[in-house]
Amino acid sequence: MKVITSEEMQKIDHAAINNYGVPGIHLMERAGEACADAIRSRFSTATRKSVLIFAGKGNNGGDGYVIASKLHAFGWDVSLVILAHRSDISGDAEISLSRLPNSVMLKCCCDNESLAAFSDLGQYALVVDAIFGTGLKSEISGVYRQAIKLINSSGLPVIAVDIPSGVDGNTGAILGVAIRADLTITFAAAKLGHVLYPGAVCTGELMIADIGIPSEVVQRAHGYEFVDAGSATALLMPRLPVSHKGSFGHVLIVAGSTGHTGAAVLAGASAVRSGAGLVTLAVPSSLNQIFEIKTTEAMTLPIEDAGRGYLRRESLAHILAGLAGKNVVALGPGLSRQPETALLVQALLTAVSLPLVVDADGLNAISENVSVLGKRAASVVVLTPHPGEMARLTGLSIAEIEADRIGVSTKFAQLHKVYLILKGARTIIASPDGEVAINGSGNPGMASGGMGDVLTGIVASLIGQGYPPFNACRLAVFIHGYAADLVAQEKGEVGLIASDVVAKLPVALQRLLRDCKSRAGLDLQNYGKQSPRLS
Ligand SMILES: NC(=O)C1=CN([C@@H]2O[C@H](COP(=O)(O)OP(=O)(O)OC[C@H]3O[C@@H](n4cnc5c(N)ncnc54)[C@H](O)[C@@H]3O)[C@@H](O)[C@H]2O)[C@H](O)CC1
Ligand SMILES: [K+]
Repeated sequence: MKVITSEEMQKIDHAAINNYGVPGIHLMERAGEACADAIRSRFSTATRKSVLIFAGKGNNGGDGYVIASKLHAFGWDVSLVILAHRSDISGDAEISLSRLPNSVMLKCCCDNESLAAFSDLGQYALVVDAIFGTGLKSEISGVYRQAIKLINSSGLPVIAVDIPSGVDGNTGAILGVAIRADLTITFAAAKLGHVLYPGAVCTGELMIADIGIPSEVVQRAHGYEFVDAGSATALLMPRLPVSHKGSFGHVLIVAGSTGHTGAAVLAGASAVRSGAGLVTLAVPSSLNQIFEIKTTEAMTLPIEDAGRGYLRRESLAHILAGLAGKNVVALGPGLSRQPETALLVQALLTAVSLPLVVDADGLNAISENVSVLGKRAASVVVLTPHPGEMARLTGLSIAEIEADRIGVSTKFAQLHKVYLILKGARTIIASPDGEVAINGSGNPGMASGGMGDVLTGIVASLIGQGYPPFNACRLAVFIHGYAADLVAQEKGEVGLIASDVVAKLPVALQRLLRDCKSRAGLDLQNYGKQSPRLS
């Protein structure tokens, strides 16, 4: 699914009106009609077909006036609160207001006192928020703020027109206060504010209505990919019946240290569970027995550590020798923050030419000398930082990163020619040549130890299986969150742990693959020619 900015939507609007001759009032009519139809179908059994519509002074309010007329025409009892003077209303909104039937109860409320008449909303079946849309420019105050608080405390179902009022359409930030909608009906395409947090929470269920804008105008618009089940399924490369374990890559995971063996084990297990043919853990030799006990499918390559329990710069040659027969390397889970380990990570970056996935302590080692990214041997490097690690990589504060997750990720990826996965709600995936995607899966239960190690294993596994890097990153992030969503459906979010996600990976993949086969009508005879694995 494509998501766009408010400015892009206004360009789409402008193009439809000026290049395709679609009158703006026609767009407003269709927008209002789509909302009224959705309300009628969802509240068809409501005993009281009475609605209270709050309208602002712009065209979002204009949509509200159309909704009022349409519902009134179907016998609904409509009350309309306009949070402006009638003289403030102009353009298409004024036209729609002038078409309002006289029997619609209408009150202009320009101050908090005048809103007092609406303290008890019990007589209404639902409230419609047509206060602000893509034109919101600053923090909300005054009567608008009071109205939003009144609506949010009403206990009634709330339908938001285009965007929940108070949500920034481009960032999902809340500008002072915002509507908490049960359903948001937007037009032509989803906006960033609908999918980025906390706007995604305010949005509730999202419906995208076609309001008669020519499809080529929407298709040509600049947008960001939102990775949902449909787009993730399209990335899948189903397996061929003639495959053998060598067909699905061999992942080397350089990881682990005293007290941090679990990170390495989780990365190995998730690599196995996401379809890698073979997985080897390159680990400190003094801990090897622990790994031999804790892993079954993943093999171990003990790296001489002189009893220290962590890997050092001296381990380089031994690890490089271990690259034979591998086709992807993951570096970092549980490696430790030892200075000697950081020197090893930097040496590996300049020596390993296989695709390299760097996470956790590997990232912290890079942060000590980010210029090492410019000296790396691998053409494909994937970094998977959480905001704290990204702060260390960039020198920005976490707040600066969180305020512009997409911008920070795309800039870093292009500057350092890496694939960047900035974890968080919502995880951003950026490629070295400017592509960017927003992940649609996952839940707050993932904020627990080991989840990052699981993702690292999946990314490396998919690259090892022959997925192009940007596909591997998007698909890995989606499957990681999707598996966690499946676990949360069964066990809730609180007790959700990394091992649960690893165990759920096969089911997550199977569900997507089943959709893929049904969607693609997979023709196995010809499929093999497409698979990069066999090229
Ligand atoms: N193709 C489409 O998407 C269509 C969208 N429509 C609707 O039009 C709005 C956008 O209309 P616009 O008038 O540009 O913006 P708003 O309605 O959001 O009004 C903003 C209004 O309020 C003022 N304002 C901005 N920030 C604040 C603030 N913090 N406090 C007070 N006032 C503020 C601003 O100056 C404007 O006057 C879109 O969302 C859709 O709902 C069309 O109807 C159909 C096609
Ligand atoms: K709104």
